[in-house]
Amino acid sequence: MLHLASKSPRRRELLARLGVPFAPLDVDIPEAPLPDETPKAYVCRVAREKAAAGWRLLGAPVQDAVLGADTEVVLGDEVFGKPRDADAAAAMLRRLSGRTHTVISAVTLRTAAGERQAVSVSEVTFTGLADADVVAYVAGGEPMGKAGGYAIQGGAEAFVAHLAGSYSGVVGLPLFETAALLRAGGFAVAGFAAPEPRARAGSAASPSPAATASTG
Ligand SMILES: Cc1cn([C@H]2C[C@H](O)[C@@H](COP(=O)(O)OP(=O)(O)OP(=O)(O)O)O2)c(=O)[nH]c1=O
Repeated sequence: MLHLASKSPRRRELLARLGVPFAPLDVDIPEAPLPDETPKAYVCRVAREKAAAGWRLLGAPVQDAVLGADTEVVLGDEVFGKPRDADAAAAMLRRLSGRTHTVISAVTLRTAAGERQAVSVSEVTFTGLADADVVAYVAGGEPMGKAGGYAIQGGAEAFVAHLAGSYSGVVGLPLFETAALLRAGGFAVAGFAAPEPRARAGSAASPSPAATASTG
């Protein structure tokens, strides 16, 4: 059985599109970069910690797998987490206005054999936003609970002049990378041929405890 260690409704919707039955798990991981941690290392660590927390919550099940993911908006070297309030959201959007930022999404699949991880990095260019646009967007409430204070799957799609990378990665769960992890773990993913009967057992022996596959 697959479990998704996430409270994010977006992640649950995206994972459902891959056609692998799963059960959601609520985990709470403190999200703050360590001193000198690069944004990418931070996102990867948090995704790994979410998967590990789900794994512990289930009691380290031999047959099951746990997915954890993390998404952050990065401008320069600065990580924009989720805004704590409307003012913080407006401040983030003013800084993203008219500029290109990076969205990093990491996904970790934890099984009894160890973990596999993939990372998606996208470049997003926002149009210039008038202050009245920022105020109106924040007043609609959409920024809360979203990295960088915006939702590309919502009204902010109209702010995006250019996207290079993964749309689903920006929303919170990069489906290309997630599908690859699940297939490597022996799961049947919608749109792909069913795995060989022995694939699951074979893959269970292959990843090392820190096996990492990065894309993007
Ligand atoms: C940039 C962007 C982020 N987001 C969301 C996805 C994530 O839910 C959130 C980033 O915060 P995360 O800490 O990655 O996730 P979360 O706290 O919402 O959920 P959990 O830790 O339980 O898995 O921002 C969007 O929905 N749309 C966007 O365009």
